[in-house]
Amino acid sequence: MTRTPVNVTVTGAAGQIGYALLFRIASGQLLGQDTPVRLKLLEITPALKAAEGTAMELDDCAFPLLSGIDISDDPNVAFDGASVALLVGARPRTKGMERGDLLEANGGIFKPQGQAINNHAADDIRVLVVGNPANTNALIAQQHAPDVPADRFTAMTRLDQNRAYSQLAAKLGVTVSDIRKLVIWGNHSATQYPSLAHAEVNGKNAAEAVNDQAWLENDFIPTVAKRGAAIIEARGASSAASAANAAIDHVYDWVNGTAEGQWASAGVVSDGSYGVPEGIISSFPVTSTGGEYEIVQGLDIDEFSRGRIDASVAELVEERDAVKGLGLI
Ligand SMILES: NC(=O)c1ccc[n+]([C@@H]2O[C@H](COP(=O)([O-])OP(=O)(O)OC[C@H]3O[C@@H](n4cnc5c(N)ncnc54)[C@H](O)[C@@H]3O)[C@@H](O)[C@H]2O)c1
Ligand SMILES: O=C(O)C[C@H](O)C(=O)O
Repeated sequence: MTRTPVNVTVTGAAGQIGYALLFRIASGQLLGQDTPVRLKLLEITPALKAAEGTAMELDDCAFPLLSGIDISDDPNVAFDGASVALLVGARPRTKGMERGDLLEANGGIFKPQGQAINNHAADDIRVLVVGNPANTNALIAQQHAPDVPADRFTAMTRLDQNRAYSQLAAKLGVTVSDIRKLVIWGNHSATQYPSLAHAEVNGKNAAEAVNDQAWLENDFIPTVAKRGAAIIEARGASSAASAANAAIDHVYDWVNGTAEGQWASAGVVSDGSYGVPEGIISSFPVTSTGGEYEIVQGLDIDEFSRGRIDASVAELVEERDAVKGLGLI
């Protein structure tokens, strides 16, 4: 192994997703078994000590691919030279907080992080935003990084996609590896649209294999879209290991390419495809080759899908207009 280590920045490193994510990155699961990594952890000042504790544990794993760990509370330091940035740290909604308050609080995090990425990251920087509201936080960061190509900013809907795979496999009594092209459209929120329209199960159309519109509308879609809330209800904390796993899947596919015949789901900057307004960060079916996610083109959108996509996109437009109104973009 002779390659120079790749700098990977993780924000919110002392949080629960951070704890589930860092060890997998350091073991080579993010970029591959021939790529050494240097971890750069960003935390708020009061959480630096906890981040140092996690770094001690990372040291104690003696991962051959981990070439070093830096810890900082300054985004300008943490994003310096970063080729991959996982923006996990965010301000959660607390009691009595309005939607506008949440967007404003997160603007205070993602605006300076976007600026720091713009000014300090490596030329090949790729950004995945996990912290909620992920699509709009990604938009805020992207808007403050004018020197970085817009398509390097993405938001995570891969967890929703993985959830959809699992639900469909259970319904049809197949394994997830029998399924392809099952994707998420729109926002990482309860309005998201997990679509069977183009999905295949053992080569056959998934919607036809299910042949149960009532299950699709009343069971499958709400179960996937509200799974995050169900996990919070059951665990008393939001999903962490599954979120970290999805972040690994998202970046691994982005860098190494999606498998032949598979589509991923990712929030990417819209180029106007499928009537999604240009510039907003919406989930689409995507494939990756040569380190670039591209929106799958030329799909027929049936009437049911059109309504669902439009509803979720309308929410994204509302969020964009709200952050614009707050002067965050
Ligand atoms: N997109 C998805 O599918 C998905 C799934 C699960 C969770 N999430 C979101 O991911 C985020 C993190 O979840 P978690 O469970 O790890 O939360 P957590 O509260 O356990 O950890 C968040 C960490 O972020 C840190 N932080 C806050 N502001 C920061 C800043 N400005 N810079 C750096 N670090 C900062 C906090 O100190 C904390 O350690 C939440 O917003 C959650 O809603 C998204
Ligand atoms: O943190 C949340 O609100 C839920 C999270 O986005 C999830 O999908 O698990």
